[in-house]
Formats: sequence, structure tokens, C-alpha cells
Amino acid sequence: MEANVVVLGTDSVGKSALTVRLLTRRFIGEYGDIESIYSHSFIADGREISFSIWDSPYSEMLRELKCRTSQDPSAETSPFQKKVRWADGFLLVYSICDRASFNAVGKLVQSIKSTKELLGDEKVPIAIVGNKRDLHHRRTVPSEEGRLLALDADCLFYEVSAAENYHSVLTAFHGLVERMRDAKLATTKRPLRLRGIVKSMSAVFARRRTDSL
Ligand SMILES: Nc1nc2c(ncn2[C@@H]2O[C@H](COP(=O)(O)OP(=O)(O)OP(=O)(O)O)[C@@H](O)[C@H]2O)c(=O)[nH]1
Repeated sequence: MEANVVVLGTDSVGKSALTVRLLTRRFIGEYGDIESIYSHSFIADGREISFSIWDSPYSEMLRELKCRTSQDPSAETSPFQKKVRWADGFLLVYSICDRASFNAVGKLVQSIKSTKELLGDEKVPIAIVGNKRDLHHRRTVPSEEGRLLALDADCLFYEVSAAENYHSVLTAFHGLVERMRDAKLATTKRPLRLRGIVKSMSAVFARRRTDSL
């Protein structure tokens, strides 16, 4: 299976730190703000899952979200919409020490869902990730609030520390990728189910026809 993940969140919440942690198992401290697409793969249930990760800066996203709320018609083909179209799943990151970053995640969930709906996708896999768990003495967003937001919006929820720990980061990405796999299986199964109904109906009609002969 191949899948595309977009990592989003306000500035300095640790989007690059999480991505680099997943890819290299390392935390290097400073990352710069280059927008990049990375590839990664892992084995789940004996099958290889390859995915591309798009680590994107928030400043550009913010400009576009403002355009969208002001109903700018040019927003229809905006890079935001392209990104949403490209993605099979989203990792939305906030810092547990930064309430504004948490509020932004709430808005991003709504924008992504409404854009995906316009594109005809009913369910979009999203993982909400509270980063910098190691800075618990500076926490301003309780875990419970993150969990509630995720529950309300039907998203996955994780609290992690890119600085302290590789496994929490791995768990968040894997959880998201598995949800994406389930979503893909559900959409490929639907036509099969329909084909099954068509088949059984034609069997009924065929029987009627032979009965009436
Ligand atoms: N204590 C702590 N610091 C972190 C953690 N994750 C990232 N940081 C620090 O937070 C700062 C921002 O991290 P980045 O990964 O560059 O954040 P970003 O979201 O990619 O930022 P932009 O490139 O501005 O969009 C850096 O100084 C990191 O070292 C974490 O889990 N704990």
C-alpha cells in the first residue's frame, strides 16, 4: 500500500522534529523551515506500507485559510486544496505548552474536513498530536482537552515528545497509517459489495426467467 501524509501545525510546535525522529530515530534540536516531502515504509501484518510525508510550514497555510474564509474564488485552486487533495491522512501537531497552537489544530480539522467533503471524501484519517510532553511543567493544554477534541472530531489522539522518545512518535505515525489503510480497504470494498448485490439480483431474475419457461 502507498499513502500520503501531510504534517501540519503552527510554527515551532515540532513538525520537523517529529518527522526527522521518525525517519532517523534522532532528535537534532534545530531544523530550519524548509518544506520537504520524505519517504518512509514499514511492515504491518506482513505487508509493506510505503508512505510519503509532507512537512509543511504554517505561515503559508494561514494565508490560505484566511483567503478561504473570505470566500476568495481563487482559493479553489489554492496550494492548501492541492495539499488536502494529495493527502490520504493528516498529522496535526500542537505543543502542549502553546494554547494558540492547540486552537489552530481545532480550526485545521474543520478546514480539512470541509475541503475533503467538497472533494467527495466522506472520512479523512486525522491524528491529533500534542508534542513536547517532556515540558510538562510548562503545560497549558491538559491531555483531556486534546482527547476531547479528537473524540468530537473522530480523530486519533497522541501525546508525544520528539525530544525524548522515538517510540511515542512511531506509535502516532503507525496509528495514523493503519487508519489510512482501513479507510482505503473500506473504499475498495464498497464497489465489491455493490457488485455482489448486482450478481445476486441477476441470479434471482435468471431463476425467474428459467422458472417461467
Ligand atoms: N523540549 C522539546 N522541544 C522540542 C520538541 N520538539 C521540537 N522541539 C523544539 O522546538 C523547536 C521547533 O521545532 P521544529 O521541529 O523546527 O518545529 P516546526 O513545527 O517544524 O517549526 P516551523 O519550521 O517553524 O514550522 C526546536 O527548537 C526544537 O528543538 C520536544 O518534543 N520537546
